[in-house]
Amino acid sequence: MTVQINNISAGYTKVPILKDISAALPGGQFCALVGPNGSGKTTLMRCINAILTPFSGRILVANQDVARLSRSQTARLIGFVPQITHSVFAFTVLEMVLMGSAARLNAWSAPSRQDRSKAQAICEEIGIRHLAAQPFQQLSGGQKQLVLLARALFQETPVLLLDEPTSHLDFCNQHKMMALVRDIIKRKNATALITLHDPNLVLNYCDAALLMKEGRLISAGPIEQALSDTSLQQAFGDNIQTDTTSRGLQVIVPKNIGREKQCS
Ligand SMILES: Nc1ncnc2c1ncn2[C@@H]1O[C@H](COP(=O)(O)OP(=O)(O)OP(=O)(O)O)[C@@H](O)[C@H]1O
Repeated sequence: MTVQINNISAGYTKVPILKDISAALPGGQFCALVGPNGSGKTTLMRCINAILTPFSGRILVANQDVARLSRSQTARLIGFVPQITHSVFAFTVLEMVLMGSAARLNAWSAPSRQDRSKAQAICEEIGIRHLAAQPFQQLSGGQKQLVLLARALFQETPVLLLDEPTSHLDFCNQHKMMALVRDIIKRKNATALITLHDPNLVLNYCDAALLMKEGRLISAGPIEQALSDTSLQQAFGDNIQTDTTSRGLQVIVPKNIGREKQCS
C-alpha cells in the first residue's frame, strides 16, 4: 500500500516546521526517516498519522486523503509505535497489546478468545510472553517499547509508523526488533516508516530512506542513494563517512572522534 506525501508544509503554531515535503513510500518497503534532532521527523509522522493537520499539501494512503478519514478508519490503515507511552491506568501487558484491536471492535464488544491467543502469539514472537500479566507501568523503557510494537503488530495495519522504537532497547534487542519488523513487513507486504538515529541500523535493515534537515527533505530513495556521503554530510556535517569493515560490512562512522572534530 503506497503512502504518497505531496507538498506538505506543517507546524504547531504559524511557524512552519515542515517545508514542502514530497515523497512516495512504495508498498512493501521498509523505509527509514533520518535526520538531526529537531529536523521534523516526528512532525512528519504526526502528519501521516493525521494527528497533525498540515497547513498545505496532502498525504494519501492507498489513494485516500488521511485528513478526511475518521480516527477508526485511520487506525485500520496505520499502526503507530510512539517513542514511549505512559499509561495512567494499571493495564497489563496483554491488555495493552489487545488495545490494538480497538479499531476493529465496536464500542460494546470485548476481545475474543481468538484475539487473546493471537496477542499471546505476538508477545511470544517478540519475546515478551513472560511479561503478559505484568502491569505496563512497571516495565523498563525497553520492555515498554516491545509492548508498543506488539500492540501495533496486533492492529494488523497495512502501514506501520515507528517513531524511534529502538531508543530504549539494548544492542541485541535493537537488531532483534529491526529483523522482526523487516520480516513481518516482507511477509505481509506492509509499508513501514521508521525514525532511527543509528544510520547503521538503517544500512543493515531498511530498503530506502528519507533524509531530513531543518524541515526539508535532503534526499530520498534506495539507501545507497539517500544516504550517500554527500547527503549525510549535508545533513550532519562533514565529519561523517561510509567505510567498509575487514569483514566487508558497510558502516557509517565519524571521520574523527574527539573534541576537535564533531558532527554539526
Ligand atoms: N508540540 C510541539 N509544539 C511546538 N513545537 C514543537 C512541538 N513538537 C515539536 N516541536 C518543534 O518542531 C521541531 C521538529 O521537532 P520534531 O520532534 O519533529 O523533530 P525530530 O526530528 O523528530 O527530532 P528528534 O530527533 O530530536 O526526536 C522542533 O523545533 C521542535 O521544537
